[in-house]
Amino acid sequence: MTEFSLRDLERIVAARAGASPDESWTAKLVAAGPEKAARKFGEEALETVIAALGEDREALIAESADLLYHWLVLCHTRSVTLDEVLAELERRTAQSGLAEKAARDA
Ligand SMILES: N=c1c2ncn([C@@H]3O[C@H](COP(=O)(O)OP(=O)(O)OP(=O)(O)O)[C@@H](O)[C@H]3O)c2ncn1[C@@H]1O[C@H](COP(=O)(O)O)[C@@H](O)[C@H]1O
Repeated sequence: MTEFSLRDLERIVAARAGASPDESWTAKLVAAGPEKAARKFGEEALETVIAALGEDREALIAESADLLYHWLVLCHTRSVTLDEVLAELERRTAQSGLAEKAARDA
């Protein structure tokens, strides 16, 4: 199992956002603003759907990676952090009471 996490990628996105747009795709997207980042995210979402419906496992993995990366870039352009999204997911999980059950069953 890989040790790499979305937190690691979020840190990389934040660091590369300030680089030169000539040398960094992240910097280019961030400089273009949320509309461009949202459009790219939408394209990647569609490509992920196509990969899933096409039952192409390798394509689904690749498109999912593109999707998550572009989602982090999009959130960065709106100053939304991964931690805030995880906190929202945690709140929902706490409401359902399933976190304790998952921990017990683990
Ligand atoms: N995970 C990614 C990642 N996934 C996809 N991409 C880039 O996303 C771009 C999207 O590809 P497309 O073919 O859809 O884009 P395009 O057609 O060239 O662009 P448009 O014409 O649509 O504007 C490509 O340039 C990919 O390289 C990524 N670029 C960067 N990262 C991560 O970000 C880090 C920093 O990258 P840079 O910012 O480029 O230094 C990398 O080390 C990676 O960890």
